[in-house]
Amino acid sequence: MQVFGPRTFTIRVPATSANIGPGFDVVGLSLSLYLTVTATLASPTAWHGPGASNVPHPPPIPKLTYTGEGADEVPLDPYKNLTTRVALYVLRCAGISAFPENLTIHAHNEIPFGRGLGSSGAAVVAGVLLANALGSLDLPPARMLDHALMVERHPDNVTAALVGGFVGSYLRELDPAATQAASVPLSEVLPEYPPDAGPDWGRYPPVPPVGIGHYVRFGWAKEIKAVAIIPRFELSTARAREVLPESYSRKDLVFNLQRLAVLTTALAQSPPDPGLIYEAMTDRVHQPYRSALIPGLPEVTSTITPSTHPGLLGICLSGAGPTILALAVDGFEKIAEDARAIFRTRDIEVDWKVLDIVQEGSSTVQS
Ligand SMILES: Nc1ncnc2c1ncn2[C@@H]1O[C@H](COP(=O)(O)OP(=O)(O)O)[C@@H](O)[C@H]1O
Ligand SMILES: N[C@@H](CCOP(=O)(O)O)C(=O)O
Repeated sequence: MQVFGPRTFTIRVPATSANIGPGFDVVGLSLSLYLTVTATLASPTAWHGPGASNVPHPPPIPKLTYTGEGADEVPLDPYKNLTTRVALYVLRCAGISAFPENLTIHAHNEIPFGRGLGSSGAAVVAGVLLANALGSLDLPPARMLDHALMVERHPDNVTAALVGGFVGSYLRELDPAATQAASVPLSEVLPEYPPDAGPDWGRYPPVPPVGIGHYVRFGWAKEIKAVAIIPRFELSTARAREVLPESYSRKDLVFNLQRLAVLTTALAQSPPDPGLIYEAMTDRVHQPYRSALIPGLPEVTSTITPSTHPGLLGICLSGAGPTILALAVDGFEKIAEDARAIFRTRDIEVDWKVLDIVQEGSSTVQS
């Protein structure tokens, strides 16, 4: 057991918009809405680090409070809350069996739940950073990504949330043993530990294989902003993935690949060319299948165009939806209000925000 003085860690993770049209499960963009997690260790705090044999029973339970988006539905039990469950997973991968004593955690969240703005990815990344800070693990970003990918298994949101900016990523083909290790059920990665668990808390969770995810940051023309048009209903990513087919025609795959190849460079060019970008943000892999879950989606993306809305560059579903992402250099209010009018014809109310693309990614500050 080690004993430390009082410390506070402030962790800030941005929202993300994944896919940007054709880049399903590949590209992500980090946006200026944040999940902020403040963890305070009172003095003195006992730390049951690797090899500790004196973890008290029941193990220490942090006090968790939460404000902002999702406050009325998020669990405050640290063994159920996504951020703290992920933190405990990462700590246990490092051989640290329990949270330290005298730990209080407050989360303030600006990212609406289940809207396609990466709230779950942000919660997962916050959990990884929390463990990294609490356990002084000193994990490099690539290893943090490995841990995040054991929980959120598509890399687009978590990579953009972690490193910031406009990012493309892939999951490496792992050898058979590593593939098996990386595909264990989520319930083994994030078991809901009972507070009265026994001395060794059962089996330790599977440690992520090294090098699951790889990424590259693309350029971004800084005059481009994101208009997020956010319907007032939730659509879980899991539900929006269930409606996708298992296989695609060559024609549809080529359609998306052509557009994605152009898009990743076109969004870095200044001034950006709407003639190139609008078409490059169209998709045949996920949006057509999701439109049944998001009434008004095809109408919004096909009637709001650069010629009807000067300043618009392109428009697509944000992540798994239901938020619509419009990339634009001007005319933000007209784009958003016209989308609102279309959604209203379907009895759907929306909120909208003009967001910046943030290049910094996630951060941890100690005080
Ligand atoms: N800050 C958070 N703390 C705890 N759990 C969260 C947080 N943000 C999101 N979640 C969990 O993730 C769920 C939403 O994830 P998901 O369906 O992937 O939608 P999205 O990531 O598009 O917002 C929420 O219902 C909640 O269970
Ligand atoms: N590529 C994923 C992205 C999900 O993003 P989210 O913000 O909706 O969680 C998908 O399209 O399913």
